[in-house]
Amino acid sequence: MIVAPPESLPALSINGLGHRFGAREALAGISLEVPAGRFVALLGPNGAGKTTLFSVVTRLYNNQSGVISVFGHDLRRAPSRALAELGVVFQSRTLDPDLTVRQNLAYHAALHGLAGRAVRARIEHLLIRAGLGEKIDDKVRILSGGQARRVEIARALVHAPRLLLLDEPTVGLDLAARAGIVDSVRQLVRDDGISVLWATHIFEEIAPEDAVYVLHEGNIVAAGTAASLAEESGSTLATAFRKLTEQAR
Ligand SMILES: Nc1ncnc2c1ncn2[C@@H]1O[C@H](COP(=O)(O)OP(=O)(O)OP(=O)(O)O)[C@@H](O)[C@H]1O
Repeated sequence: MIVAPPESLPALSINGLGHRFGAREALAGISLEVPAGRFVALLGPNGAGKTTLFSVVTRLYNNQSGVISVFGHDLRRAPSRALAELGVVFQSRTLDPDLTVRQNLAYHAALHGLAGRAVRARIEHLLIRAGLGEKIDDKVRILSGGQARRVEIARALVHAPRLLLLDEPTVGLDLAARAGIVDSVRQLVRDDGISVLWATHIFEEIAPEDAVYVLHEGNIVAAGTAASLAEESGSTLATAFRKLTEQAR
């Protein structure tokens, strides 16, 4: 058997993933891939199935059909290894507002079985890098929405995952905070080689060279770079998206 070297394995590979809520088919056997070290956008309107996909990949729900692997670790057969490679920022806020920023990250580290001086230093490093050096011992309750999001991204990186999933991370933020979050995640891809799956319905967050999967009503209705999808439609990504989702109705 030929074993692929780890760096050539995709960060995330999803094949034929289906999920139903009773009669409602939220994911209809979708396949997608996040290559290692790339920023990949999952573009879909409300109700497309983005959050369901994230819930399955993080094992909040078991996958009902299909195969998911994270850097070659099958999520069903080797869940601990797969999840150790995975950092997640959920759409809804999940920080404890009455703990400090540092305590929130230390709590997350403890859940991963991490404690001690090296982890404490990593937590400080991540927070300083996120521009939150002054806020480390503030309670989360007093942070702005943008700052809280940055804390959540730093927290998702505490256990040093190589794949980051973000579910509409800029929802509810103003333009400047939104741009700051997008830039900081792109910097993680560029400087640290982190692989990212970024779910959104905001076209401005997607760069022409990004790989994009368009999710609509539980199906991937198009895939390609943002530039190629725009070119095929003869216009912008927004127009391409409108055409694709109208066709699929
Ligand atoms: N727990 C649930 N029970 C029943 N149906 C659900 C449940 N969660 C999601 N759905 C349905 O599954 C479909 C996909 O929902 P999902 O939340 O994954 O979409 P989304 O793309 O994340 O949308 P949004 O941007 O609004 O969060 C929708 O039709 C939704 O109503």
